[in-house]
Amino acid sequence: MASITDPQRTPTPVPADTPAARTPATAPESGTLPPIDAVLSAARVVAIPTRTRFRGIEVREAVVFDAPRGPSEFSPFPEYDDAEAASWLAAALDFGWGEAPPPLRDTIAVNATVPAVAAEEVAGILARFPGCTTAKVKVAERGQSLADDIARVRAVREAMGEDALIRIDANGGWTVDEAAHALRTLSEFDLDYAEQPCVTVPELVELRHRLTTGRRADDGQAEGRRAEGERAEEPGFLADAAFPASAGRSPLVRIAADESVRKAEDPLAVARAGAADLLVVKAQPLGGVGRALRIVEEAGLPVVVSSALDTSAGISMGLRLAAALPEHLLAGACGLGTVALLQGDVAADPLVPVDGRLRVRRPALDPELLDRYAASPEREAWWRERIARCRAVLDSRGSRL
Ligand SMILES: O=C(O)CCC(=O)C1=CC=C[C@@H](O)[C@@H]1C(=O)O
Ligand SMILES: [Mg+2]
Repeated sequence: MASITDPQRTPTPVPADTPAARTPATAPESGTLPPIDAVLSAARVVAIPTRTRFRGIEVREAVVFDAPRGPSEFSPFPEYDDAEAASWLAAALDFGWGEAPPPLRDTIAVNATVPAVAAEEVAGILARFPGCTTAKVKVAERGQSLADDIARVRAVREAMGEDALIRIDANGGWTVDEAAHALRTLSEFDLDYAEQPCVTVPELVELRHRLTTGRRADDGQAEGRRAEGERAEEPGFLADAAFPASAGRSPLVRIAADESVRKAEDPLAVARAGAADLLVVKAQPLGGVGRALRIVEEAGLPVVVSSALDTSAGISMGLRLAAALPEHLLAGACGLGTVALLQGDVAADPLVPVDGRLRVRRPALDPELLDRYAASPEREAWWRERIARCRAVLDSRGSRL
C-alpha cells in the first residue's frame, strides 16, 4: 500500500457517544501518521476470552487506542507477519487519528455468526443475536465432516425458520470437488451465499463455472483433494464428476470472497477474474475505512462488511465502513455482531445486536473493563513491539493518514 491518503474525505463530526469533546490535541498534522510515542501511550492491550472456540481462538487479544478521534483497534491475529499486520495498523491509525468518511445511515443490520459448534449448541449461539434474520454458519472445520456441517445448518434453519437467510463460510477449507458436492448437498437449505469455499481465485472460478453449468471447466477427471485435509478421507466426496446441470445460467449458490480479498496482494484480482458474486470486506485488513471503500467502488460488486472478531472499538470501524457504502453495493446484513461471541468487551455499552441491528456509533472505552481484561505484561510487551515494527513498515511504505 503506497498511501492511505484520501483527498476526498471531508471532516465528520464525532458521534455523540465518543469521549468526544476530546479535542484532537494530539492529532498529527493533516496526512502525517501520529508519532509512535503518541500511538503507544494511547494503547491498551486486552485479552478477552471467547464464549465458544472460533477459528481456533479461545482468547481474543487486541490493542485498543484511546485516540483523538475516538476509540480505535489494532488486532491482527498473532500468526500474521508484520507486512500483513501493518495494514491493520494503518487502519487503526486512520480511524483513531484521521477523518472518517461521512455515514449515510444510522443503523446496520447484522447477521448471527455461528461457529463450528455441534448442532445442539446452535440455539444457544443464536440467542446471543436477538432479532437477527440472517445467519452465517461456519463449515468445513478441520476434523469435522460434511455431516456435521449439514446438522449445524439444519439446526439453524429449524431455529430461525423458513424466512431466515442462511450463509455459510468455509474459510477455504474445500477443494473444488468437495465444494461442489457440499454445496449441492446444502442446497436444500436454500443458501444466501457460500463464503470462500476454496482457497484460490482459479478454484473459485472453476467452482462458479461448475455451479452454473454443472460441468467441469476441462470436463476431465476429478481433481486431487487437498493433501492435508482431514475431511478428504470422507467417503463420497468425489462422487460429483457428473454434477447435475443447474437450470439456466445462474449458479446454484452465490459465491462470496473473503480471504481472496483481505489476504490477497491484489484485493481486486478476485473481482477481475469473475471469481465471486459478492465480496466480504473487513476494514482492518484492508488498511482502513477509506481504502476499503475505494476497493469496493473499484470492484463494483455488492459487499458484506464483516468483523475480524474485534472488540467494540474495531467493530465501530467496520460500522463506519458499512455506513459509508453506497446503498446499491450493500448486500444485506453485515457480519458485525461478533462482540456477542466474546465473554466481555472494552465498552460498558458494547456493540451487540439489538433487534438484529447495530447503531452506528463509537462507544467509549471503559477504564474498569480495560483493567479487567488487561493482557499479561509479556503479551503487552509483545504487542507494543509489534506496533513499533508495523509502524516502521508503514514508514517504509510512505503511508499517510
Ligand atoms: O462474518 C461474520 O459473521 C463474523 C466474522 C467472521 O466470520 C470472521 C471473523 C474473523 C476471522 C475470520 O476467520 C472470520 C471470517 O472468515 O469471516
Ligand atoms: Mg470469512
